[in-house]
Amino acid sequence: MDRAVHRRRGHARRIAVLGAGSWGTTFAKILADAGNDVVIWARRPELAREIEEAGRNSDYLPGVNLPAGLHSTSRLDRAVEGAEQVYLAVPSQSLRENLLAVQPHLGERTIVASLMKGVEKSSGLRMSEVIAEVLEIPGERIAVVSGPNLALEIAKEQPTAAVVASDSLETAEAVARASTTPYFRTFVNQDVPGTEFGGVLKNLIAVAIGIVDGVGYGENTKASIITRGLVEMTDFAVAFGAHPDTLSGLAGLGDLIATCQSPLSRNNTAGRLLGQGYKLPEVVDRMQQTTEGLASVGPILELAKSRGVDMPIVEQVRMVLAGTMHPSKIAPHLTTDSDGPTGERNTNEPAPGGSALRRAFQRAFDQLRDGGRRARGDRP
Ligand SMILES: NC(=O)C1=CN([C@@H]2O[C@H](COP(=O)(O)OP(=O)(O)OC[C@H]3O[C@@H](n4cnc5c(N)ncnc54)[C@H](O)[C@@H]3O)[C@@H](O)[C@H]2O)C=CC1
Ligand SMILES: O=C(CO)COP(=O)(O)O
Repeated sequence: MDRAVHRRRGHARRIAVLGAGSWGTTFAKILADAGNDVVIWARRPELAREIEEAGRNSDYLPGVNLPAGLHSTSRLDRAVEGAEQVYLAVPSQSLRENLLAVQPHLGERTIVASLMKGVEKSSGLRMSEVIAEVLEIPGERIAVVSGPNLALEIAKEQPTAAVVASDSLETAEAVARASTTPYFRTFVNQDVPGTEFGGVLKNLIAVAIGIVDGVGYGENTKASIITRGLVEMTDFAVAFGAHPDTLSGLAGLGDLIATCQSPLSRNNTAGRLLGQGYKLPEVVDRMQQTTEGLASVGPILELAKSRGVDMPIVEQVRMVLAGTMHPSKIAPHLTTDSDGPTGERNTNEPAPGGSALRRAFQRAFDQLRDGGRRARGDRP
């Protein structure tokens, strides 16, 4: 059963965070504020020095003072060796190369947690799947963290919540205990695909919302895309084994709202530039930070096709990115042609077509009916 996990005092864990961008640094602050002994690895020595000596990361978190218990190094071995838990916050497409460097230094029982919201372009694998494949560790040692977590807001200690998912409830709880502070509350579940895909898919809908904003359409257009986007997200994730509740929780709807509404979101910002008429290479040039949605569109549509899931919004985002559709045409939820999306239906009803999808829904409903220990979204 899902439940909130509260901070355990008195035992300082050695924790490593890899990636000193906006989210890695913010999460390292959460972990240090929760009483852990935290070392953050920065690729650039000058950034490691700034964090270590000035207690700042001025490029990514301007105006934020980092806690005294947070240390930094550009030596990966020093960060990882002896750590009970290792958190990864590098761009998704660089995860594999970073894991190969981490592997020789990892302890035999170390928990590895992903903070990332992307899929690997070359393989279509989720981050937890890449971790399992490269490090050759069981799912019981892997956790994923996701939710409405715009880094800069959290770095300023504005309260929010997140979901920690793992195949092992014990592992999810260990990560949740380590990362709970008065401003960051963590919930646990065992729905790893649902929690990860929620974070990946909301980025794509946020790009669509950015496009709508850039074009100058208003709130009705955005509300209908967000609502239909949640249906797409749920259809897709359930087809890959997720529990539908997860998508209506913090890692789905919660993150969708935060990312679609906030100018802090890089995915939203990239979409807005596309809507204003910038071409993809110009948008990529202008984005100073990781914009996962741009890399996820292709692999997500491939995966959707493999399970017969319709994703009209994501498909139109792909067309805008490719320059084959004018941004002002983005209203996929209104499409009426026979190959396009169908009319309104409840999020929890089976999607049209695709017997695999129908079977996945049936499984989810059976689980709900049968009870027993299972992932049930992120309710306390
Ligand atoms: N920023 C946010 O609000 C949140 C971000 N995330 C996720 O966290 C992950 C990291 O994103 P951010 O920290 O926001 O990105 P960022 O762009 O702020 O930072 C990325 C960091 O990775 C480093 N980096 C770039 N290429 C690298 C490579 N090949 N190897 C190692 N390090 C490399 C950069 O120098 C930078 O320090 C993404 O998957 C993102 O979706 C998740 C929740 C919130
Ligand atoms: O994941 C995030 C908020 O939960 C951050 O979104 P962006 O990557 O679009 O900035």
